[in-house]
Amino acid sequence: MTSLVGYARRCASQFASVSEKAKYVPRRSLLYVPASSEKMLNKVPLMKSDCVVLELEDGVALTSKAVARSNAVKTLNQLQGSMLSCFELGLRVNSFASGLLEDDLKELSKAEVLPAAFMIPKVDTPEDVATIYDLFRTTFGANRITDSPTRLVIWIESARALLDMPRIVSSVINLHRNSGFFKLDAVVFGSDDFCADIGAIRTAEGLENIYARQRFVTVCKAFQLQAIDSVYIDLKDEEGLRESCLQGHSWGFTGKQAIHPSQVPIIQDSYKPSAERVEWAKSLADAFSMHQQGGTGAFSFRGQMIDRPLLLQAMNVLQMQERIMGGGL
Ligand SMILES: CC(C)(COP(=O)(O)OP(=O)(O)OC[C@H]1O[C@@H](n2cnc3c(N)ncnc32)[C@H](O)[C@@H]1OP(=O)(O)O)[C@@H](O)C(=O)NCCC(=O)NCCSC(=O)C[C@H](O)C(=O)O
Ligand SMILES: [Mg+2]
Repeated sequence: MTSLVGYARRCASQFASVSEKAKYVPRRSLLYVPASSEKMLNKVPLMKSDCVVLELEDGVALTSKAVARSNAVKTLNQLQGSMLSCFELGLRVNSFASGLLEDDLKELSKAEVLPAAFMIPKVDTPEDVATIYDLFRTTFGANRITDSPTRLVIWIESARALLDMPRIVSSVINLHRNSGFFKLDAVVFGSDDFCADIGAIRTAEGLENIYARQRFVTVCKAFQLQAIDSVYIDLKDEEGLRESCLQGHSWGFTGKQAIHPSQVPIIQDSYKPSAERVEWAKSLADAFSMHQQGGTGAFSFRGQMIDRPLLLQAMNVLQMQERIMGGGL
């Protein structure tokens, strides 16, 4: 099969930022696996969630943090580099404010390999970002955390963080650019902690979070980051989960958190680009290439004005499609 991304990349080769996206990691669903449960951890190799998260934070009781940390190290040593059914095996540590992060990192530094993504909840201020970086540097040593393929995913979970989100995200991006710290790829909206923080009552319709989710997704997209939507906690309500996914997808979210394996197929299916969307993206990339060769930057395509941002959207679709098809997910 001709590579869709290779094709689109050739069309767009004049843009460095387009080719930088080559290592796109789809994260339609992020499935939490509490690392305190060996039974659940044993299922990780066969899990078909785009991203599987070894969970040390709220999915693990305070009394089980030590066992969860040591299970996580074992799992990383056993599984990283082996054939997994997911695209990414990440690990969510405890927040800086919990006072547990330092112990998490000390234990994790014993692992021979780092997770494919470090995931950091409750990042509330740009100052948190600086402190978290210092903790990583002192615990792992600068060498292990500099210019590493490990990605970073952070959670926004409070009113303060939501309002300060552009500065928080900028701080993380600048740490990557200036110090070579892990590259920020995605941001997750921690809806449950957010509701607790603002005193909202969580409802099935989610009206209480509309403003927050729309601001959240806008900021993610302003920084060209993946935007991961809320958890859907009603495990039995498949229809409600599907509606919530379709709404999130249409608002610009790129994926959703999952707490149970049964949620994964519904989420992944809802966030898969449709055949029409793939056809649109491929044709647009084709037209873009033709117009670039003719010296035109903006042009009209199927009644819409097209310029570089639309090409980037098309690239997202093609990269997602290629990874999903290539990965058999
Ligand atoms: C919610 C659960 C506690 C339910 O678990 P359980 O009662 O065991 O469910 P089932 O009997 O239906 O399970 C069937 C089998 O599937 C396995 N299972 C279930 N969940 C998982 C999982 N997440 N990963 C791997 N395997 C799983 C069971 O072991 C059963 O196996 P078997 O007996 O062999 O058939 C549980 O699903 C769970 O703990 N989920 C994760 C909870 C969690 O991590 N929460 C924190 C993250 S959410 C969050 O923090 C959001 C954000 O930060 C915010 O603020 O909004
Ligand atoms: Mg949370």
